[in-house]
Amino acid sequence: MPTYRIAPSILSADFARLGEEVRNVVRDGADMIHFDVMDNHYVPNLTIGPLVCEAIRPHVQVPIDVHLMVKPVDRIIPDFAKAGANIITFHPEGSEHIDRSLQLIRDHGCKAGLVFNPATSLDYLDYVMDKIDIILIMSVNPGFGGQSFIPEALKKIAEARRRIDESGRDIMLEVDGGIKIENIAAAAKAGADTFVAGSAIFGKPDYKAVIDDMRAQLAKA
Ligand SMILES: O=C(CO)[C@@H](O)[C@H](O)COP(=O)(O)O
Ligand SMILES: [Fe+2]
Repeated sequence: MPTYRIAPSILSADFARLGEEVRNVVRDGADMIHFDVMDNHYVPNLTIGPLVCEAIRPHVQVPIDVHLMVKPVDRIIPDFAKAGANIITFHPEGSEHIDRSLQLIRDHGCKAGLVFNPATSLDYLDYVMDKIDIILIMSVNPGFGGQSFIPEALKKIAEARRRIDESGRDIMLEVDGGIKIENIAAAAKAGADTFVAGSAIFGKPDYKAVIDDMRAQLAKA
């Protein structure tokens, strides 16, 4: 069985109690914290920045996975690295120079990755596979938590898995958007190994029960 990781998106957490929320979800089995950054420009919503990343950093030992939905991306990358991010991903549409942005993330000591919207081609990977540590496939259009999983994402996950296998490199394959207990196994079968889930986890009172059920589904996938 591959190493599967569950990455709760704090977008659906109670922001008034964020420290407690991240501590609780890690205690209840989260492998990473997924941190959604939206700028009301690249996406029509506005969320959290480096200050909040820095504030939660001392509360958890697991990696903080920063998903940048901002344009342009380069200015803010060093700030997130200094704030304690471990992984930084961005959308190719948010950078004028994708190769440079990936290198900038790595130069700041973080793992780097590209994020693909439902209608964005994986061809952006063609000449940068050696600079990629993680590929994130969006299974919703970015901007909001609580949307429904777009089934066509499964084909794209499978195509990303094929590219990763062909590269021979150890690259994480993450899926983000509408992941629930009911569809996590399908995403794993398609080739994903890292699963973002916001509303499915933070929308229920018992985080451990949801994460345990997700792991049980993954064990059967
Ligand atoms: O990046 C995004 C949305 O743009 C996600 O990380 C969502 O926040 C995931 O939330 P759910 O779909 O799991 O509720
Ligand atoms: Fe996200």
